[in-house]
Amino acid sequence: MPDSKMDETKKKKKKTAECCGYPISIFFIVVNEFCERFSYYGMRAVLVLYFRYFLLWDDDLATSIYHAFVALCYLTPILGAIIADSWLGKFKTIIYLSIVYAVGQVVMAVSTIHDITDANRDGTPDNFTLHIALSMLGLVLIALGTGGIKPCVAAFGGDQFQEHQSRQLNTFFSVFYLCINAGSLLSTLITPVLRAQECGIHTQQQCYPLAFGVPAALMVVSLVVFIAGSGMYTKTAPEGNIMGSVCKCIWFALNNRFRHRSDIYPKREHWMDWAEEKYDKLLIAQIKMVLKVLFLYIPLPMFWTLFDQKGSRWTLQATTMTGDFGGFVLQPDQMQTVNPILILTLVPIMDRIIFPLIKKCGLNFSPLKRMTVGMLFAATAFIAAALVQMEIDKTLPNFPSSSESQLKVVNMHSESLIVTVPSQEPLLIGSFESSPDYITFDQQDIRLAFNTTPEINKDLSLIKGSRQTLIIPSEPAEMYLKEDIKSKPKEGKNAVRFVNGWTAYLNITNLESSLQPSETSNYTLVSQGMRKFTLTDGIQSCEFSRKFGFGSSYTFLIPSDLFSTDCESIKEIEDMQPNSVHMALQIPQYFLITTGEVMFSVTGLQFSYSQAPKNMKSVLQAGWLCTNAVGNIIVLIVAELGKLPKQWAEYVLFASLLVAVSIIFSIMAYFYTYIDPAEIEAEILKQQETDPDKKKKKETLEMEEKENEQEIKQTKI
Ligand SMILES: CC(C)C[C@H](NC(=O)[C@@H](N)Cc1ccccc1)C(=O)O
Repeated sequence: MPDSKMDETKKKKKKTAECCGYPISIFFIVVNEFCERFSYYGMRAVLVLYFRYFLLWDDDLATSIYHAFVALCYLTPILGAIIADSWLGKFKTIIYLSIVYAVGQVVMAVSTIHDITDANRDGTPDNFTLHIALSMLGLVLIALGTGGIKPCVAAFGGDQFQEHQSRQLNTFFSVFYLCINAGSLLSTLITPVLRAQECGIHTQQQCYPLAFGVPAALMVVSLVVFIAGSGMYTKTAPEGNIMGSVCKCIWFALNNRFRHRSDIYPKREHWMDWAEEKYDKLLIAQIKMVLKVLFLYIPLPMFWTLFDQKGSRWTLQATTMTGDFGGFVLQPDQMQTVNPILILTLVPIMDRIIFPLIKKCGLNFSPLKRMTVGMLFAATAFIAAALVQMEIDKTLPNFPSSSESQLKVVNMHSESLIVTVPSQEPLLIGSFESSPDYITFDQQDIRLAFNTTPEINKDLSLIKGSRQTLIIPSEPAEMYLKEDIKSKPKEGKNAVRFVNGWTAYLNITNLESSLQPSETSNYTLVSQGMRKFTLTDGIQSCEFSRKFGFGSSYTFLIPSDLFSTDCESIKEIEDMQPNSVHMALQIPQYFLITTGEVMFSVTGLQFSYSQAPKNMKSVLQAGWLCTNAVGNIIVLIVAELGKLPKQWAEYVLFASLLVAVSIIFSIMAYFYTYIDPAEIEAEILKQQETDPDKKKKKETLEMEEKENEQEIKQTKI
């Protein structure tokens, strides 16, 4: 940095106003971060539902696009960092990319207004292509904005502190993390409620425009707050294309090392020292600092691989558990809010009690040690998850393997039946009853015999890996097979279906179509709690209510005396018992992973800032965020490839991998020496001032290069 520029920065630093030892400007930065994270997590909370129920995409497409979006959000930080450090500076980069971000959020909110294409006013959009195009454009802008500003905001916050404020600087990163989690917690609670409202001009629909509109508004507020602090910030100027210089310098050092590979040349301390002939000592020293930290980052994605499974595997685990807490009922996906809640309590506890206590005990709990311990906490969290999974497995139905098939028999006939099943004792099935449980067969083709007059023999071809029910209607000869669900219903819901034993067609609330006599409906999913079904044949009707738990499946048998008993004679067959392991059992694993997050993530944020040279702070923040992107990509790959037969075994495998990685990391950390980049930079600048030869050497080399180039040109002519 030219001296005049450095003086300018120093002068500006002196002027910063303080409150309780902190620069006042950071108030604007933390409020900005709170609003931005509210905007990001709020939008993310309803995104999959928007894909699924507004754009009507299937589950697979909706989740793939969602994950691709999240991965993009953690890849774009590198772009933002390059723009900030090489071209616009952090302040302008944050402003410009926040505008892109806010526009993206507005476009996204507009794409959810069904009225814009609902010409026939039937409540569904007429032109899905327009809605898809708008939402994809919105998401790309959001990813560019949120990812682009992410490394700049943290580093810009750090820039506000002066040398004597190093204690406050560490507290700043903790407060910054608290704001992230306060914003995300509030928005993940609020936006789903907004979505559940009904709104619209012509027809009332789920209010996605409000659910996306509020995050858009918060992003605008975030930008306004950031601009409001404009006069108070310490703004470090960018120093030209620093990334270009870094790449050229590394390339030159590698080439030069290769050209001088013979033993006759004296060895140099570091391979980057081979760039000394052409590049400034300061730049070489800065690159060494960055490379040292980036090398240390190599094992880190494994932490995020485990951490990010909170949102996928752990939420799926919660769908096989019960969330009835007496006074309130927690849905499986709401369990994730435990993470930000714990962050809000654990960060102050760690900062105020645990870390000072460790220091008082005379232990040196250095940042890299904290990060290693953080990793071990995350590994223990997965062991806890495996133990919970084992408990759940004990309560799960015995689903068929891919080579087995399962069968249940439901008797809607007016008399009991004796069914002879291959390699089983004959089954006695009462009228309006079913066989006690599913019978498992290794073979696909089976023959059943029924004691009716005349006796019926039925050949069945079962589906491998499936569960089926054989429905014997009032006229047994017309028996038929119906396929059953073979896994727990999604999102902790309950799967219900009806077999119509009434003599006429029936309309039942929640079912897609009316049910013919003897017909069995498809499954319909109902949420936990009291659910009411109205049954009508067009003339008579009755109501049937039942309280549901989580993750059960029932077949309801409708008898011929339905209306005379006012629906009370409806019989239920439990195909899958409700979940019995309580979601509270997940709290220990959330506690462990969040403790790990506080030690690993908050410390990593501070470490990335403190070990970066002044002109590469955003680049190192981006490198730090990239470890998260790589971790997410590993989750996607492992989810596709490594399907272990038992979920608990997969959790143990991940925990073991992270323990192995943390051992490697601790060895790497042992050899890492903490530096004060500002001190090193100042020392080199001082040395350069007292080394008049250096400038001359560089000029000679440049002239030699120019001459060489001219020679080459002339020989070409
Ligand atoms: C982990 C990210 C790289 C950093 C940070 N995230 C968090 O702090 C999470 N604890 C937030 C969260 C909120 C709701 C549900 C799960 C996680 C960030 O977003 O910057």
